[in-house]
Amino acid sequence: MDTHLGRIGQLISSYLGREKNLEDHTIHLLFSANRWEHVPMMKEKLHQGITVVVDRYAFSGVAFTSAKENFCLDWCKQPDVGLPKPDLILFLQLSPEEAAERGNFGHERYEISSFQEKVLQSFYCLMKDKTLNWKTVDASKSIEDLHREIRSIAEETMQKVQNKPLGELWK
Ligand SMILES: Nc1ncnc2c1ncn2[C@@H]1O[C@H](COP(=O)(O)OP(=O)(O)O)[C@@H](O)[C@H]1O
Ligand SMILES: Cc1cn([C@H]2C[C@H](O)[C@@H](COP(=O)(O)OP(=O)(O)O)O2)c(=O)[nH]c1=O
Repeated sequence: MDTHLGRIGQLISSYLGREKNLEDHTIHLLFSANRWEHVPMMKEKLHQGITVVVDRYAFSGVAFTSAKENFCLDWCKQPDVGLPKPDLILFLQLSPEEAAERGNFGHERYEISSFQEKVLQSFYCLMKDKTLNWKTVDASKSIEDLHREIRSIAEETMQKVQNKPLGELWK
C-alpha cells in the first residue's frame, strides 16, 4: 500500500492497479476531490510567490473520463471548475506508439493503446480553449533538450505572470 498517499490517493492507486473496481463517475469524482484536497496548500504556496508545478491536473481528469463511453466533456469538467487556473499548461506530445515503447508503460488500467488514442482526441478538444495558455512541446526529443525547452518557456511565463492575480479554471 502507498502509505504516503491520503485515503483518496490510496483508493485511486488501487483502482489504477486493478486491485479495486470503482464505478466510472465515482473514480472521476475521486480524482477531482484529490485535487481539491491540495488547493489550500497550493494557494498558500502561490501567495508566498512559490511556483507550483503539477503533473496532469484537471486536464487529465477530463481527458481520461471523457474517453469512456457516455461521458461528455462538459460533465467531466464541472467538478474541477474553480480550481487554481494554471498560467501555463505544457502538453508533452508523443505518439501513443512511441509512448508505449518507453519504460513504465504497461499494466495500469488505462494503459491500453485504443483507449490512449481516445484520450488524445479529448486533449485536442481541451486545447481549443483559447482562455488557457496551452503550449505543445515535442516530447520525442532527448530528456536534456526537452528540459531546456520547458525551462525556457517556464521562466518566460514566470516573468510574465509575476504580478497577475490567480485565476479560476473554466470559470
Ligand atoms: N524525453 C525522453 N526521451 C526518452 N525517454 C524518456 C523521455 N522522457 C521520459 N522518458 C522515459 O520514459 C518513461 C516514462 O516517462 P515518464 O516521465 O514517467 O512518463 P509518464 O509520466 O507519462 O508516465 C521513463 O522510463 C522515462 O525515463
Ligand atoms: C490526474 C488524473 C489521472 N488519470 C489517469 C491518467 C493515468 O493513466 C493514471 C495515472 O496517472 P499518474 O499517477 O499521474 O501516472 P503517470 O503520469 O506516471 O502515468 O491516472 C485520470 O484518469 N484522471 C485524473 O484526474
